[in-house]
Amino acid sequence: MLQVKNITFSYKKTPILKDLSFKVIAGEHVSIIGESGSGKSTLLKLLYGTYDLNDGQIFWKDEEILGPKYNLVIGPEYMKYVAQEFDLMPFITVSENIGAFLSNFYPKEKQNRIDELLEVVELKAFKNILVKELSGGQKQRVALARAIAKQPEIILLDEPFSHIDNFKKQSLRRSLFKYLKEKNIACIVATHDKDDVLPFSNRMIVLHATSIMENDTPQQLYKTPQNKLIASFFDEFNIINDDFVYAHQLKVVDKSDLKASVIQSYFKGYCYLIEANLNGDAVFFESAIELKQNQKVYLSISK
Ligand SMILES: Nc1ncnc2c1ncn2[C@@H]1O[C@H](COP(=O)(O)OP(=O)(O)OP(=O)(O)O)[C@@H](O)[C@H]1O
Repeated sequence: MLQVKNITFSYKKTPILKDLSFKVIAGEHVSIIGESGSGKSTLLKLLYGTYDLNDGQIFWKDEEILGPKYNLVIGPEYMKYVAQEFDLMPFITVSENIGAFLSNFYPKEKQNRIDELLEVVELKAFKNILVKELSGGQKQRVALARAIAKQPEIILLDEPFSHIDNFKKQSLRRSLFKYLKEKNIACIVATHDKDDVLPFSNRMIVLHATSIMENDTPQQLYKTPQNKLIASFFDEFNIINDDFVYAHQLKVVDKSDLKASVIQSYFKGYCYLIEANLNGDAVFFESAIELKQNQKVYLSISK
């Protein structure tokens, strides 16, 4: 189990994180979310022992994770960290990069392991290509494969799919997160993307103003968001009668007390997102058909 106990950290004089505490059990998938600059990457770096804490302690099982003041080499053996700027060896192949830290003692097993990892990150076709010839997204996939090569007990991922195109992203997420669950590898993922969180995470930690604003299941936070920051992470939303109502929970009906005037329709593929004026405030709802500007509609909340 990872135990974060009352940690505080500042870069020079600016406090970034104050008195944070949480736990992550073996095999658990935890997402860290928060606005840009809220300290998600800093938190992952602290968990990896990149910096010395101002206060508090971090443990994996019984072992304390200490910063550079106490360690020549940053990062414990059982933990892997994939940074936003992944750090690969450009002049050797994809396979060689992935195998770089695997033992050469059993060459056949090593090759099988590399093949298994190439499968997880869907890079089989690129195994013999030099890393310097890869795109940003392909490099990110090599970095992910390399991080799980030696099967860590816990992995820290900083926006792991940020360079990967939408064609590949969906299947890669499923493949990687399924692999981590099967091997009981705990993972902590800093992300801006709800699709990294909702289908996979056991828990979500929301960072705001140097503190943990929420630490709960994605289901609970999605169903009953307590504030705009959390609601907006999941979807377009409205506040109606002091309640958070997602755009898809607001429907056009024949008659109701909520009469709105359409401002604009945005095509979203499976529906249109409609922006409208409701008693002087902008509201958003979904409609199967495009609606015309100034068209009057009645809305009803269906949760
Ligand atoms: N090496 C550093 N030295 C000084 N300040 C830093 C350093 N790295 C980050 N910061 C500052 O710390 C704050 C938190 O940065 P961090 O990168 O942890 O945020 P984040 O939540 O990961 O942001 P993003 O979502 O944009 O990646 C920011 O205000 C940033 O400017």
